[in-house]
Amino acid sequence: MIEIDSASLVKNGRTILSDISAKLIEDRIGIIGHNGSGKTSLAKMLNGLEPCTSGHVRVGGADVSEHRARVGFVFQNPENQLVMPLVEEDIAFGLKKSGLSKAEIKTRSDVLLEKFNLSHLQERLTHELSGGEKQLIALIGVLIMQPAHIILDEPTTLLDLRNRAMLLSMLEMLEQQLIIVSHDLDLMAQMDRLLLIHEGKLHADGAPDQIIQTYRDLSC
Ligand SMILES: Nc1ncnc2c1ncn2[C@@H]1O[C@H](COP(=O)(O)OP(=O)(O)OP(=O)(O)O)[C@@H](O)[C@H]1O
Repeated sequence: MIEIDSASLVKNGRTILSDISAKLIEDRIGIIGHNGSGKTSLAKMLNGLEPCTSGHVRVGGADVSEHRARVGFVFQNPENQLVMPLVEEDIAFGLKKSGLSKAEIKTRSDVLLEKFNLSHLQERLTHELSGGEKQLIALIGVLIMQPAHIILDEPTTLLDLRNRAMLLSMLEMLEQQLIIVSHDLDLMAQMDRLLLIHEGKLHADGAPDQIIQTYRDLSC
């Protein structure tokens, strides 16, 4: 479980997030809110990419800084994540220092690519992939690390309808807890629980239909 306990984030003298508390137990949790409300900042706090200024984020009871590898993060812009020239090298990159042999890493990578029907991308140059393909490969690069929780920041923004459907079916197949930041309300409606962030505060928290209605009311 990820637990946020009275967490605040101040950057360059600005309060970005203020006194957020929540126990994230459900398998599928969405984070919604207006542009600039603090969703990405909260998502980054959940895996320690943005250490909170006050309060705590705990993963499995320990401070998130001790468990960063258990919380995978898929960035909004896959360019921030893809670092190696070849797709297969990129997928393997995160495991380089894991102590696993090259053969074991390749097997894990092959299994994942096959499972998600992406084997045709394996030998491609990373920079030549389309935006949507990059997003899918960035997710594979996180999955290969076998995190217990995966945070996805705006995973559907670059995707056409076909790749959106492919990503959603990939997500459905995952056993990990997923925490998804998105403006895609159709996707958010499928979550078990939504957090609505408004002006840096946890404005509402609960069942998707109720929270989406609260969000719509806030937007009028
Ligand atoms: N380094 C920084 N210094 C000061 N303010 C910052 C910094 N980084 C982000 N912010 C501000 O924090 C606020 C929240 O940003 P964040 O990216 O978390 O919002 P968001 O809800 O994810 O927005 P969007 O939906 O547009 O992606 C914004 O007003 C942003 O300008």
